[in-house]
Amino acid sequence: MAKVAILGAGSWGTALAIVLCDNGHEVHLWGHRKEHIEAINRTKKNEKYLPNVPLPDNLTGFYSLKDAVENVETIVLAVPTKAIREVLSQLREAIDLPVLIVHVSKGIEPGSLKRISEIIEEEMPPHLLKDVVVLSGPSHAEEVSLRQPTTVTSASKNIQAAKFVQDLFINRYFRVYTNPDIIGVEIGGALKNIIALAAGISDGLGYGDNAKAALITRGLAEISRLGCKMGANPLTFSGLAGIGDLIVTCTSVHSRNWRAGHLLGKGKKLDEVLESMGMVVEGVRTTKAAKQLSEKYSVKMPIANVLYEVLFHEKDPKEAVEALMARVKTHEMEDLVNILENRNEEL
Ligand SMILES: NC(=O)C1=CN([C@@H]2O[C@H](COP(=O)(O)OP(=O)(O)OC[C@H]3O[C@@H](n4cnc5c(N)ncnc54)[C@H](OP(=O)(O)O)[C@@H]3O)[C@@H](O)[C@H]2O)C=CC1
Ligand SMILES: O=C(CO)COP(=O)(O)O
Repeated sequence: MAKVAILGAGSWGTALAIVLCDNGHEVHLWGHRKEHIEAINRTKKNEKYLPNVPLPDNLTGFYSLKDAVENVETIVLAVPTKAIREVLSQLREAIDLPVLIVHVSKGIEPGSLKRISEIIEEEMPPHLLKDVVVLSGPSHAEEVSLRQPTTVTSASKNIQAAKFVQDLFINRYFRVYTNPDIIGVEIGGALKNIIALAAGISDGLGYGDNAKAALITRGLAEISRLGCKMGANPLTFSGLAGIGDLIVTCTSVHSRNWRAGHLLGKGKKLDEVLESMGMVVEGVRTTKAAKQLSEKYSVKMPIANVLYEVLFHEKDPKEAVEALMARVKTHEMEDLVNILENRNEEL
């Protein structure tokens, strides 16, 4: 059995701690707020993030990062994207021996446009980093913590590391696959949040299932277009970290991104929506990154771009939908048609 430290005592860190405890591992759940960790240890509950779910006995909360990671070789990084660099800077001061980092965050950093695994490789000195693995897929903490059937994928440049993480987490309700395509898995996990915000807006405006299916399908088209330009395997987007996560996030009431979008569609302002959520809504920052990425790679991302206008330039959500519907007519498989036309010209 392994000793694992989970950094981030929010919804996802806590749900994954339950999975690892069920698998018999010794789990150290680290959080940066002393009173929160003390309450977790005292009540064996995480009242703020997963109320009503009893926590297992072999889960211990830690406030000192140094104590949490002592003699631990596997670290699960479960904080929001905007906190990743800060937590890694504390981690590299707290360890002497190399660790395997499993990250579970779904975002891209605006400005640098880095994926999380790239940030980890940048922040951790090589002598302190064994490997980086991302664990991602359709998996709401609320359901995992109730031990409801869930599937995810473990991806790494080093397939042996991905398999190690598969073995660590897999059990009768949490099924873990492996995938060597870390780029595709990270891009799919981050960008589906943008489409979920848009799906929430559509539902908030009162549009129906046709509109939602359109957003999911055309959303997947723009995620795949960008992902492939960034080096992902196109097949990853028809897997758990692609269409799988897109479906769950666009259709589940558990999704913070969908819920935030829903409130925006009902006419609430972004600031008040984010304030009322009390949990991270990753899609907001990632929309900024997606706009920058679509420009950098010259990839058309109409949904991400119009959402950017809604979030940051107060574009009316209804007008945003009208703008999407009124785009210049095009082929559904635009890129494929271009490829085929070029090929015919060459023949
Ligand atoms: N929830 C889910 O179902 C899933 C979430 N994810 C991803 O996991 C990541 C984490 O999300 P989730 O757990 O849901 O988020 P939550 O908002 O539920 O919790 C975030 C946690 O991170 C802590 N935190 C924030 N900033 C820092 C910091 N600088 N140092 C230390 N801790 C910090 C928060 O502390 P505080 O309480 O003080 O704010 C809180 O405990 C996100 O990228 C999300 O997309 C992936 C799959 C499923
Ligand atoms: O990534 C998730 C489910 O797979 C969680 O999505 P939200 O952050 O929208 O709740």
